Amino acid sequence: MDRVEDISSKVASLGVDSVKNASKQVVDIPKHHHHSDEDANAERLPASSSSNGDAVPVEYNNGIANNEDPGKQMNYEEPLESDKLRSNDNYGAQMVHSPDPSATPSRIGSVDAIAPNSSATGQQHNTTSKPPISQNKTKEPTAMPPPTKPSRTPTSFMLGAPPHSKPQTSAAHSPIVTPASSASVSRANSSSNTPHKPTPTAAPNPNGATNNNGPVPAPTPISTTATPSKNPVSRLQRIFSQSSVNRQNNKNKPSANTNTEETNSTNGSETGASGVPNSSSSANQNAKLSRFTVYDDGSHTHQLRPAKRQEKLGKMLKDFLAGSSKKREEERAAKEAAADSQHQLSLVQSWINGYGQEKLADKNFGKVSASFVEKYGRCQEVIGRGAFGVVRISHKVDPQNSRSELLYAVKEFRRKPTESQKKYTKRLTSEFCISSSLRHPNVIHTLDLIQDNKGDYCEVMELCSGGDLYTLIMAAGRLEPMEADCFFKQLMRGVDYLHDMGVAHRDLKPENLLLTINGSIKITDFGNGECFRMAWEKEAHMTCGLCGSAPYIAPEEYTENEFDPRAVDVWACGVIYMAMRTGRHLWRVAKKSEDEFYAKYLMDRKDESGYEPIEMLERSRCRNTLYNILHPNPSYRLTAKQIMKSEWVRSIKLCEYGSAGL
Ligand SMILES: Nc1ncnc2c1ncn2[C@@H]1O[C@H](COP(=O)(O)OP(=O)(O)OP(=O)(O)O)[C@@H](O)[C@H]1O
Repeated sequence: MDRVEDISSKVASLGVDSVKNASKQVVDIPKHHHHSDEDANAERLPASSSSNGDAVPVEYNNGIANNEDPGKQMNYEEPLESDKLRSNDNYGAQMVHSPDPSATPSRIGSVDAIAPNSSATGQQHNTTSKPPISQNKTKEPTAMPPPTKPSRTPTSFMLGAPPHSKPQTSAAHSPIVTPASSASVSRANSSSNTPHKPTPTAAPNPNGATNNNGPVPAPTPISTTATPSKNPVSRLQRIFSQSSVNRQNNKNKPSANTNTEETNSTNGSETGASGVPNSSSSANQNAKLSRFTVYDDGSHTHQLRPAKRQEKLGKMLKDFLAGSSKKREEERAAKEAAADSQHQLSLVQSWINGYGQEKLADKNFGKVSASFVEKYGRCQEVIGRGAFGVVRISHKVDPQNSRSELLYAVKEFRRKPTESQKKYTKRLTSEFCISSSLRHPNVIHTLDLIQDNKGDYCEVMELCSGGDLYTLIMAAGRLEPMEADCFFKQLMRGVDYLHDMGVAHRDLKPENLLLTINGSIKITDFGNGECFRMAWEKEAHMTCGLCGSAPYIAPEEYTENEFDPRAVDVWACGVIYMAMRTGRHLWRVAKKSEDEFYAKYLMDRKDESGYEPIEMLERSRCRNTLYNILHPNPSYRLTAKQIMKSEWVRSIKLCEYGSAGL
C-alpha cells in the first residue's frame, strides 16, 4: 500500500489525465466497427457446450455482477477449493465467481475441461482427468526423433507455414529448438536426487547491476559446413541462435562425470542449428550453450547470452538489406518472403519494418554530468534502441571491490522533433514516476532520472543483460513449452502486482520484457503506463484510446467505449504467450473486419475444433486458459489474479532466478 501511495502522490501531482494520456499512440478508430458486433459474436455459445457449469463474467468495472446471461462464460481451470476466487480477489468487489453446475459452459471448456463428475462435485470443471478435445490432434511431442533434414531452417516455420495449417510436429517446424526426445536428452546426476545446476560465479547484485551474474556462455560457433539458407531471416536466426534445450538426464548413460557442466546432448537440431557436431569433446561447450536446461526434479534453469544480440542482429540485417552483389540472392529471397502474406505475422517482419525507422543516435548521446559519473559511472556501449533514444550500459567501479564493476542501464529520453515540451515531460514523468515506485522481482527497477548536459533526460535502471524477449524469440524461432511457461508465469506475477498497485502497463509486448541472463523477466517501458486507481480510491477508472503495438492491442480498444486497462494488459499477455510458443503473431490486428486471422479466431474459438494455433498447444489446461485470456469480451476475460490461480499456471514451476528476479 505504501507503494500505491507513492505512485498516487507522484501521479496526483501530475494530474491523472496527464498520466493517462501520456504517450498514447492514437490511431483512427473506424466508425463502422462497434464493440457490440464482436461481443455478440464472441458470446454466442456453441451447441456442444450447453449442458454444464457456468461462471459469471469478470466484473472489471464497478463490482456489479452481471448475471443477465447465464450462458456467458468464463472458463478457466477450476481452482483448488482453498483457492476459489472470491470477490475481494479482484480489485475490490469486482469479480464474482459462482459456478453453477447445471448451467452452460462455453465451447472452451466443454469437452476437455469438464470432469465426468463435475456436477456431482459442484465444480465447474476439472482438467486433470480429462482427455484433450481431440485424441488425434497434432500434439507438441514430448519425444521426437532428431530432424531428418538438418538443413531445415527457421524459415520453413516462421515464414512459410500458414498459421492455420497444422504443423507436422512442433519439433519438425522448430529449426533451433531441440526436439524433446528422450533419446536426445540427458539429465544431470539422475542417480541422485540432487540436481546439478550451474552455480553462478557470484551472487547477483541486488540491483542486478553486476557483470558477475553467472556463467557466460561462449558464442555459438557458426558452421561453415551447414547447408546455407538463402533467406536472410533464417540466417540471422541460425547465426544468433543458441542451442535451445539441454535436458540433463544421465539415466541411460554411465554417470562417470558429475561435473555440473557435463551434458550428453546428442541433439540433432542443436547440431543442425549450430553446425557443431555434438561430440564428446564439445559436450561442455554444448552445455554452456544451452539456453534452457531441465533437471530430474522438474526444475530448470535458463542461461541466456549477454545481450549484444540485438545490436548484432541490427548490423546483420543491415548487411543483408544493404545490397552487396554477393547477397543479391538473399535479398531477393527476403523480398519474396516479405511479399508473403503469412510473413506479416512473423515477429521478424515487424522488426524489419521498424528497423528503417530507427534513428541511430550513438554519436549524439548527451554528455552526463560529473555527479552522474560519480553515481553511476560512464555510459559506454549501446545495449538497445527504443523509439525515443538509445539505451547504454554504464560502468562504475564497485566501491566495495575495485576489481569488479557495477553495471546500469541508462535510457535516453530524447524529445521527438514533433513532440511538444509538455508532451515530452508528460511521457517521461509518466514512465519515471510509475516505474520508480514499483518494486517487484518481475518489474524493472528504476533508480534515477537525470538530465544530461543537453537537457535530455536519462533514466537509470537495473541492467538486464539477457536482452529482451522479442530478440530471444526471434533467435530461437520459438521457445520450449516449459521455457515459455516459466516466462509467462513470471510475466503474470509482474502484471498481477502492477494491477494490485493500481497501474496498468498498456504496452505489453515481448520488446518490453527484459531478461537477465538467468532468465528472469522484467517488465519495462512504462511510457504508456496508466494509474487507473489512486491509493484512496476503491474503484478503478476506465479508460479509452488506443495504445500499444497492433498485434497486442485488445479488441475493445478499437471501440469508442471506455474499457478497463487491466483487461487489455491481460489480452496482451495471451498474445505474448502465443508468440513465445509459435514464433508468430496470432494476427496483425484484433479487428474482425480487417484481419482474416482474427476473424477466424473469433469463429473457431466457438467451434469444438477450436482455433488451430491454440489447439496445437498440448495441454488442455493451457489451451483453456489461453482462450479465456484471449476472450474478445473483456467482461469475460480472466484477470491477472485468476490466471495466477488457474490450474495451468499453478502447475508451472518457476525457476529460482525468475522467482527471485535475479
Ligand atoms: N534495463 C535495461 N537493461 C537492458 N536492456 C535494456 C534495458 N532497458 C531497455 N533495454 C533495451 O533497449 C531497448 C529499448 O528500450 P525501451 O523499450 O525501454 O525503449 P523505448 O524508447 O521506450 O522503446 P519503445 O517505445 O519503442 O518500446 C529494449 O528493447 C532493450 O533491448
